[in-house]
Amino acid sequence: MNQLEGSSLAVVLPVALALYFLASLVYTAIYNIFFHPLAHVPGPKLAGATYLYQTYHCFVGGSRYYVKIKKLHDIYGPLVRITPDEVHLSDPDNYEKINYVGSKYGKSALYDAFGIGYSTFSTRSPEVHRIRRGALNPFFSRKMVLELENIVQIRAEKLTTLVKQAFSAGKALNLHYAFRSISVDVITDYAFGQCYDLLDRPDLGETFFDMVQGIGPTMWLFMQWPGLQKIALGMPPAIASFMSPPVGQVIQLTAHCRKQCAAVKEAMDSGRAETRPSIFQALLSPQEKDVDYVIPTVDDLKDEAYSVLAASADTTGNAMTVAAYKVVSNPEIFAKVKKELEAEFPDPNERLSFVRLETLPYLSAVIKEGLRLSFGVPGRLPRDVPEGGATFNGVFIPAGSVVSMSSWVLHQDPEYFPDPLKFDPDRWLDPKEARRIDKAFVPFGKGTRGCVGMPLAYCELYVSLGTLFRRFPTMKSNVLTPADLVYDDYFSGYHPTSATKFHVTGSI
Ligand code: HEM
Repeated sequence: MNQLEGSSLAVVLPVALALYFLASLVYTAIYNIFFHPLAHVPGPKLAGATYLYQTYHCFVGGSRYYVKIKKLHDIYGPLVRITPDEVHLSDPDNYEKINYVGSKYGKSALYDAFGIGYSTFSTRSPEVHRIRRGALNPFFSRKMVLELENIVQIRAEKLTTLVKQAFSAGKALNLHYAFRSISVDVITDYAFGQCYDLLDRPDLGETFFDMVQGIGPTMWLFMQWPGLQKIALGMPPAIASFMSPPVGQVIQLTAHCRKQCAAVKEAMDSGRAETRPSIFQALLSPQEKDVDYVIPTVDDLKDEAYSVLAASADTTGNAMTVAAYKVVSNPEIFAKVKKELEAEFPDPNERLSFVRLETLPYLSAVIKEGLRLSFGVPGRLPRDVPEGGATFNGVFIPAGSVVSMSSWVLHQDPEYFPDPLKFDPDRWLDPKEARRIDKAFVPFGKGTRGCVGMPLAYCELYVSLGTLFRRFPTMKSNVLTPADLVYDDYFSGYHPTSATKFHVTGSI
C-alpha cells in the first residue's frame, strides 16, 4: 500500500464509520417511532425514538427528567412513552396494579446500573427477591425497631447537645447535614454494629455527603452505557480516582463496606460473638431462612451493606429537612406542634418515646407532609411488565416493556392534594379524608418492593423532630428559596450542591 492509499484510507474509514453510526441511528429511530410494540403510546416522538432524549434531561440542567415527565403528563395524559422501551404512568389507580404484595413485576435493567446486583434493593427477579427480602425483613421489623430505639434516642440527645452548643455560642446550626448524619449514624450503628459517628465530626459529615452526592451522575452514565460499568469498576482504585473522582469514590465506599463485612465474617468463623447482632450476622446465619436461601459471600454482603447505607441516608435526611424547615419557618404550624408536644411531654428534658410521639395527630400530619413534599425517591421506579402484558387506562402494554411511576407526580396530584405544593398538615387530620388521599401517598413505594426501612425511618423522624421541636420552641430558620429545595435525581434526591442549606438559630 503506497502513502497516498494509506492516507485516503485514514479519511475514508472514519467517514464510513460515522455514516454507518448515523444510518443505524436513523434506522433505529424510524423503527422505534413506527414499528416498535410501544409505538401506539403517546409521548414526544424524540423520547420514543432514542434514549438520548432521556440522557439529555438526566445530564443537562441538573438531573431533572422527573420534572419534565410530569410536564409531559400534562400534555399527553396518564400514559407517556418516556424512552423507547418505557411508559410512565400518572394515575394513582395504577400504583397498586404494579406494586402489590407478591407482584410479578420485576425491577427493570436500570437497577443494574447501581453495580450492587446481590442487594435486595437491586435484585430484579421477583422470585430471587422474595428469598433475599425474607432474610432482611426481621432485622428491620417494627418489633426490632422498638427494641433498638435507643440507637435513635442517642442521636436525638446528640442533636440536642449540638443545638445547645451552637445557640449558646450565638451560631447557626446546619441541620441539613445534622439530619443526614443522624440517618447514617443510626443505620451504621443499627445495621452494621459500627457507627460512622458523623454527628461527632466538626463538618457534620459534609465531606461524606459530598462524596455520596458526587457518585450520583455515574449511575445515569452506567445506565446509558452499561459496558462502561465493568471497565470503570474493574480499574485499580488509584487509576479510577485519577480518571474519574466519582468512580474512585464508588470504589472507595464499596471497599469500605467490604472490609466491614469481612471483619464480621471472620469474627463469626472464629466463634467470636459480636457485641450486638448486626445485619451481616443475621444474613450469614442459616437459621429461620427460606429453604432456597444461599448464604451470601463477603462480596454479596458488601452489596447489601452499600445499598442499605445509600437507601437510608438522603431519603431520611430530606424528609427531616423538609418537615423541620416548613414547621420552623411557619409560626402558625410551629405553634400547633409545640402545643401538642407540651401537652404530652410537660418536661422538655424527658425522653420522647417513639410510641407516644406516634399517637400525636398533628405531629403525625407534619411528618406525612414532610414525606410527601420531600418525595422519598422523586424519580421513577421502573418495572418490567410480566408475561401476558397489562392494560393501563385502556392502553395495552406488552410483556417485556417497562412501566414506571413516581412520587413526584402522585404527590402533586390535585385530586388528592389540592394546592399540592402547600405544606398543609391539616389535610391529614380528618381520618376519612386521610384514608382517601393515602392512595396517592407513596414515599416508601408499596407492596413487595416497598421500603424495608420504613419502620426505622418513621422512628427517626418522630424521635428527632419531636425532640427538636419540644426542646427548642423559639428557634428560627434561614430563608430557603424553591431553587434551594429542588432535587437533582440520582435515584435518591439531592439538593444542588450550590443550594443554600437549612440552618437554625436561637437562644437557650
Ligand atoms: C424517609 C426515608 C425513606 C424513604 C422515603 C425511602 C423510600 C424508599 C422507596 C421509595 C423504596 C422503593 C425503591 C424501588 O422501588 O426501587 C425503598 C426501598 C428500599 N429502602 Fe427505603 N426509604 C427510606 C428509608 C430507608 C431506610 C432507613 C432504610 C434502611 C434499612 C431503607 C432501605 C431500603 C431498602 C433496602 C430498599 C429496597 C427494598 C426492596 O427492594 O425489597 N430505606 N425505600
